[in-house]
Amino acid sequence: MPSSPLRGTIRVPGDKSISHRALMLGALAVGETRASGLLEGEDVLATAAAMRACGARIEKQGDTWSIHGVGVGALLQPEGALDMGNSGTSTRLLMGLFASHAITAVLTGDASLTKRPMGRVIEPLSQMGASFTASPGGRLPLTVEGLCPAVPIEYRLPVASAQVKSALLLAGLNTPGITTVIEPVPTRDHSERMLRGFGAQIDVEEIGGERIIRLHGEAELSPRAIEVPGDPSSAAFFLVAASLVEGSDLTIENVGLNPTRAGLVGVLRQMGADITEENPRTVGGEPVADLRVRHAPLSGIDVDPALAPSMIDEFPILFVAAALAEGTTRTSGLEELRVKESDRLSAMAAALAAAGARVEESANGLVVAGTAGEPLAGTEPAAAVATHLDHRIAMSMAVAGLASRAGVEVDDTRPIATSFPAFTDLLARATGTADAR
Ligand SMILES: O=C(O)C1=C[C@@H](OP(=O)(O)O)[C@@H](O)[C@H](O)C1
Ligand SMILES: C=C(OP(=O)(O)O)C(=O)O
Repeated sequence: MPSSPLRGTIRVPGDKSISHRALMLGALAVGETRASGLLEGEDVLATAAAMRACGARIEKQGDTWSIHGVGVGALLQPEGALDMGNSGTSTRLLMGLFASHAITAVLTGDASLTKRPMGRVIEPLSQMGASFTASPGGRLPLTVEGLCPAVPIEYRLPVASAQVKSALLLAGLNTPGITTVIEPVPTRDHSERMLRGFGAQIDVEEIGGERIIRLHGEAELSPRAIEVPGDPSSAAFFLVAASLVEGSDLTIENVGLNPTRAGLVGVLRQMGADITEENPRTVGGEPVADLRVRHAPLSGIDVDPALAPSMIDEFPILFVAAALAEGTTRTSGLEELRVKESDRLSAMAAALAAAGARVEESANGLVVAGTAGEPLAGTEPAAAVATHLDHRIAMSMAVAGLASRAGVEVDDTRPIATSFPAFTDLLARATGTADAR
């Protein structure tokens, strides 16, 4: 039966993208960086383990993480293979970091990560002088042999990817001269903000919608205190859940609202969602607010493909919102979703169809015909949804289950711990079912 309303005030854990970057830049600054609000999900812990293997001292002290860095250029040769688990961000950013250091590293990962394309970073990092031996198709496991000094390049991103951009900027830190990345379409800019915060010289010029990012190499980074804001990609599940379930009135505190990340909030509002921003402020160099979301009927829309980079990880949960909206939601320009932890277009099309939604999959998007608020009517008992080692599919379908007659059964909830270990508990708390479990 459909869920009880989501009410009260919650906090989601720290931003995953910012947490990875805090550990990496902290490990490159000489002295102690202290980070609070760091996400303690498996992906971020994989980054922490890799930085420790390269000589950084990283430990948790109470609620704060202490990172003693080794300095740009001074990463140590890691012993043994580095297991990146499920984390594309750890893998691609570290490939960049290693590319300009005099070290050789072996990177591996789980059954999802070893299917994901690494050619997009291998190609430009090879231009900088690094050597790679990858598995067929440019995949993990792979070996990266850095070159020091590396060669600075100017590179125009062929795909809108913050991971590729960040890999190049991190490689540029230990490279003489200026490394230039041209972004035809802006992507999340946490790396640029944090590099500046650590004292790197980085200039960003905007010309005709393109961003030209220039990083001055052989940088010296100064340690600093970092407060990691709440992850908008985690808040997304609660924004949609509270929008869908009648009677909901939920406040999510301390949510990062960097414009390069906050696309979903605007799209949900366009669909009719009732989301207000309270107490806007800056946390750790990033815009943050408390979001109050109340149930509201949603209408289907055509989602502007230009918004895709600003909500790239939020499409699985947007598809759930669309499945319960009145009318049709059309999305396009989403081919990148096919190379995430799973093929998120086909995984969500299959999962929503199994839950009773009407979905059509195209080459680069989904078209979802909504129920106008009527709970999804899948088969009983609920068919188990295949999550393909993808945390966002698991959490999105858990939310779909709140608005479903038969409920939704997720085949594997373990991947949720990669980005949001407290998800199930928080959802139970918000719906008032915590004690009944
Ligand atoms: O830079 C980052 O922290 C991320 C960039 C995005 O990936 P792409 O760069 O592949 O788009 C996003 O999907 C991922 O969850 C985190
Ligand atoms: C795509 C994601 O992460 P990553 O690329 O780091 O695995 C995600 O968290 O949705």
